[in-house]
Amino acid sequence: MDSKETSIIAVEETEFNKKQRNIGRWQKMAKLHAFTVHYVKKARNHRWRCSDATFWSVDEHLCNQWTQALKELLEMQKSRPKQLLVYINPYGGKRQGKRIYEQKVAPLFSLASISTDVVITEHANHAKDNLFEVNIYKYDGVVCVGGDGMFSEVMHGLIGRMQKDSGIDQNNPKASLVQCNIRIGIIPAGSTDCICYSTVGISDPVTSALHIIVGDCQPLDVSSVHHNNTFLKYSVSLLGYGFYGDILKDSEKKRWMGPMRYDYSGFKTFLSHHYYEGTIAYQPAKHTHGSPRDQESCRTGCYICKQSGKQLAEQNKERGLKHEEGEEEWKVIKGKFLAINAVNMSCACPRSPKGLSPAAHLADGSADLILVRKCSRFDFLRYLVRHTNQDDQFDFPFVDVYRVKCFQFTSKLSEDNESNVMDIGKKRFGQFCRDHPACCCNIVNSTWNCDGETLDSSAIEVRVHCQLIKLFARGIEEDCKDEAAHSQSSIEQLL
Ligand SMILES: CCCCCCCCCCCCC/C=C/[C@@H](O)[C@H](CO)NC(=O)CCCCCCCCCCCCCCC
Ligand SMILES: Nc1ncnc2c1ncn2[C@@H]1O[C@H](COP(=O)(O)OP(=O)(O)OP(=O)(O)O)[C@@H](O)[C@H]1O
Ligand SMILES: [Ca+2]
Repeated sequence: MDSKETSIIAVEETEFNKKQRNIGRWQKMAKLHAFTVHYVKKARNHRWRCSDATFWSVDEHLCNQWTQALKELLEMQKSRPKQLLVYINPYGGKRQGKRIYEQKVAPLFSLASISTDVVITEHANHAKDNLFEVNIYKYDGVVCVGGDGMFSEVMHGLIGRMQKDSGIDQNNPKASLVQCNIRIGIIPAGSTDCICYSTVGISDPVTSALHIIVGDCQPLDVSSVHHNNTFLKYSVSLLGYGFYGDILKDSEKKRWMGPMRYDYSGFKTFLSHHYYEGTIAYQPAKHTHGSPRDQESCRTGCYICKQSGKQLAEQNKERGLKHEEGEEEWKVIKGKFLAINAVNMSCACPRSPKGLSPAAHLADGSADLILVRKCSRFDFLRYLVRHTNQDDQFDFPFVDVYRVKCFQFTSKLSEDNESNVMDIGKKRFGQFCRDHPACCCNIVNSTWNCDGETLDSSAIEVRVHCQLIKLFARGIEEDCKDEAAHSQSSIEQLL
């Protein structure tokens, strides 16, 4: 933790209860005065808990001085939020969002004197639309209680609102988007909670609430997705075509199954073993020093992300003077793919603790483009198993990975249509295959899975916007060997 930072959550004057402590002789001598310090206690696996310590003294003045000094110290923490706008999806994940917020999060916010305006969503897009109407500038942050879909709504609302207020046209794929400085907090209550897990290291509502309270700030890259100069969506985690797109499309019909729907549809999609033909063109991310095959992962205070942040600040200063993007070379790859995955972050989640690209960075201005070519079911299973263990998932002859700043994809089907090869027979065959999903032919298009939502177009243009948004998080902290000792920390270590 930064030396200037304190992990105190709140300080309260306490009614000293003699029965609470064995204070021996003291109780006979004088009336006791006390105050309680509530603080963050770090536990195993990146979990944070709220703990407290009560201090007492016979000297009332000394006691007041301490309370006052600690309160002043807290007031000085300018990065801490005072007013939050909270959106709760009551139907996300296991439908526990409202209960989780009321029982685990609201009491902590109130202890930390954070005032909140809470909206319980009534329909999809409620949060997103609402963010275009409310005075967002009076809040220090927006909190979403739900899963990745709910986060996506809040992100679209905030980014969209910022562009609208600044007169930026989101339909222009080349537009320099305006950064959003209102931080987003995620209280995980969804099915995958990949964004929370990949930025905090655990999917745990109390831990996330404490990161919000201490005012953490983690910038995050966002990819814009366009089709024919029309804005489709933003993505921060997985933009997946083929395997993950097909899983999502099938799982949408099984929402009633809750988080289990992904395992059911995953198994079904694995058996169907569809591959898709298409062309990918990408521009390598030359500005960043990292590589997707690095052994080191992005962690709190990441040097590579900091460097990208500095470059971005420089670019913003020189904005309008030059536009280098068009000058750089494009690489083109044609092929038959079981999966095309573009990830802006590792995509670690409880199902895949290292994620789809373990060395991807949260804020380096690049995405990792993973191409899984047509291979046998057995080989694809070996690849999937490596999502879940320590082995290198890119060490297969049928898997390629590139660090990119933008890419385009066109499916064979749309290429053929665009080049006016209007083979009616092929199109009919395509329809036939849609009706018979067990068929393995390569003529049907897949669907893009954009952070858990389907896109309508298969031909897309994607561009990474470095550090476009900020989260109440600090990235995953390095494993600390003496975490147990750390959690026993005394009050001196807190200050
Ligand atoms: C043999 C075991 C293989 C296990 C492989 C587990 C891979 C899990 C990888 C998860 C990656 C998540 C990326 C994040 C995506 C989110 O933006 C998005 C919105 O929440 N979630 C999904 O699209 C939801 C995606 C959910 C994907 C679940 C995939 C389950 C695959 C099961 C395959 C079974 C094969 C068994 C053969 C015997
Ligand atoms: N009141 C509501 N009724 C119906 N749908 C809603 C409501 N509020 C939000 N939604 C939508 O529900 C979708 C899914 O929500 P959420 O992400 O919270 O849960 P999930 O899908 O179970 O989790 P994950 O996205 O992690 O897989 C979101 O895309 C959001 O637009
Ligand atoms: Ca990135």
